[in-house]
Amino acid sequence: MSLNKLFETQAGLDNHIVKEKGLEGQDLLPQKILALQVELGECANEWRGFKFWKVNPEPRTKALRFPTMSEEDKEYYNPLLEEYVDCLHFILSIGLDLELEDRHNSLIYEIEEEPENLTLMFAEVMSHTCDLFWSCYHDDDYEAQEYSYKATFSNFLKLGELLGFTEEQIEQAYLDKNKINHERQLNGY
Ligand SMILES: O=c1ccn([C@H]2C[C@H](O)[C@@H](COP(=O)(O)O)O2)c(=O)[nH]1
Repeated sequence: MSLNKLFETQAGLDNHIVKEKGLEGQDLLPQKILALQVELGECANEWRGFKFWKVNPEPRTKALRFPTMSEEDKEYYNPLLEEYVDCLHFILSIGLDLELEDRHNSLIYEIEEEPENLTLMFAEVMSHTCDLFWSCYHDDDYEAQEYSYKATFSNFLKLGELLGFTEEQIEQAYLDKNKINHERQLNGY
């Protein structure tokens, strides 16, 4: 996965959004960290595996993009993968705001001890996003911010692997959703 290319693509979208919404010069980091936590929740909700109260909580990996009457107009997408790449958008966007994009060669580390199951993996990523928020808004500690960011990103990529996604699938789904996000801005989203 080329992080360099992903950061560049993300910067294009972020700049588009800031310009379109007139947000130049504003600190959007707290909104982006909260947005990442919300998207992680949405991703877990599509995975469904933590829903022990249901009979068969299978991941939602195929759904219709738009309601349509005719068979040939039907467009399917993978809701789990789409929520996963929504998270990736915000992770990249946060990295740009923290000016960590130039360190793309050292941002990701190998997760040696992987959690026992996907519930713990989701919780692990979520917990690093809480540390990230804390280091940005309470400690104001740049080293801790960088550490929490790397931990969030590295564990998030491990989560993608455990969900069964290949790097190619993730990159392609990211680029597809990025394009949709640009179109949404042009169409007054
Ligand atoms: O500064 C921003 C704000 C939003 N998004 C993207 C991330 C998600 O893919 C999408 C938000 O999706 P909704 O929650 O609106 O569906 O917008 C960015 O990339 N950068």
